[in-house]
Amino acid sequence: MSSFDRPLTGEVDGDLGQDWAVSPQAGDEERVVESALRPHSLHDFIGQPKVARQLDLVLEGAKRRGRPPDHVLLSGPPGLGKTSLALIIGSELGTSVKITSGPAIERSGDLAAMLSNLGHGDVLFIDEIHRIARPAEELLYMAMEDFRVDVVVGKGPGATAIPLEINPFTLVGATTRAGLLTGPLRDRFGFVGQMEFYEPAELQLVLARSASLLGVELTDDGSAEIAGRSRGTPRIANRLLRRVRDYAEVEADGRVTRDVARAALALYDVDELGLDRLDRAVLEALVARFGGGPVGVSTLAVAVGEEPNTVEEVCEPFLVRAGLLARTPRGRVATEAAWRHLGHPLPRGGLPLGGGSLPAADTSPEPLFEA
Ligand SMILES: Nc1ncnc2c1ncn2[C@@H]1O[C@H](COP(=O)(O)OP(=O)(O)OP(=O)(O)O)[C@@H](O)[C@H]1O
Ligand SMILES: [Mg+2]
Repeated sequence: MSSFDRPLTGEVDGDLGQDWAVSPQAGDEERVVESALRPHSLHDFIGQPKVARQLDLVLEGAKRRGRPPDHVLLSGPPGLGKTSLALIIGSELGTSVKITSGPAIERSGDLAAMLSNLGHGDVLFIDEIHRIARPAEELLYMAMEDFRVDVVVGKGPGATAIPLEINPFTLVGATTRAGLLTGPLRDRFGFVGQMEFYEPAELQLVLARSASLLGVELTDDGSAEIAGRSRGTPRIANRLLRRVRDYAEVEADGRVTRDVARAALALYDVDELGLDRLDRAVLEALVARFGGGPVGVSTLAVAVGEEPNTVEEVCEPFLVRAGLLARTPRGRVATEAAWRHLGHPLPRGGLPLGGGSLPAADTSPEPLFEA
């Protein structure tokens, strides 16, 4: 499998599609590169004006009172800056950040140990907090509310719970699936920041900053070209920048101009809207083979030689968000924008039902974050 192919399996949880150019998830190597590009202060953090402003107030207020701020939940799709913001919270407060993740906390004892090791005012960052095991979650309730944990000593009927005081701390939770959090957990966060997709102009600022950190010469039209194809996601923008830089160094004079970006992204199969080969194959099948739909997702998946859940979870969220595809009760339907984007003349009898109206027809189970 070439490094730009998508995974061929139906396994779409966890390390999903991290090799593919427009995947919102990061691969292992990419995490290392990313840490070099992370903003370190709220001032450096681009976009998300609402969340950033609110968070600034929360942190400033806490600093003035000399107390740790409320617990913070950051929610939103992958690659929008949740981890970056969590680390920024620590650096703005001048405290240390202990990092873990929901799936890494296997036993509640592990979490109890971690909590009792926190220093006064430390930040505990739990990534993917929706995946935390139930017993650990229950332990967290008391820790968040009363800065206490119950340590169970002994086993069976003779076991006793000894309450242990812990230092006041701030929990920062990040989740891509806020809908999966239980009510009691969500309620214990004093501040919830909902991350939104970025505007192209904001992505251009992200790109300019990354280019200067990487020592890449990037022109305005070059960054506009990359920003427009980055699906509103800084992680994708940074990744495309790195790929275009390689191309610029090998095939041109190293400068990332509009023409260089266009040629490079054509080579990597990322089109003007940020669709890749599979996204386009899905739309093309829908339009050319099924007359624009409605067609069931499994039929569509067979037509492009993919697993239904890859089509459903990898391609569709962005196609829906980009207004190219609608999920209707009768099946998937291509919108007018999809016909136009693929360069197909619109069908004479008009579009199938659902092709013109978007959000109302969407039946996806997860909340879709609008661009
Ligand atoms: N507002 C921003 N300004 C500058 N760079 C950003 C911003 N947001 C994200 N980035 C860049 O995008 C990359 C991904 O961000 P980050 O890891 O914080 O996303 P995330 O929301 O935690 O993703 P995931 O859900 O996969 O954990 C980082 O390397 C960072 O450099
Ligand atoms: Mg993260």
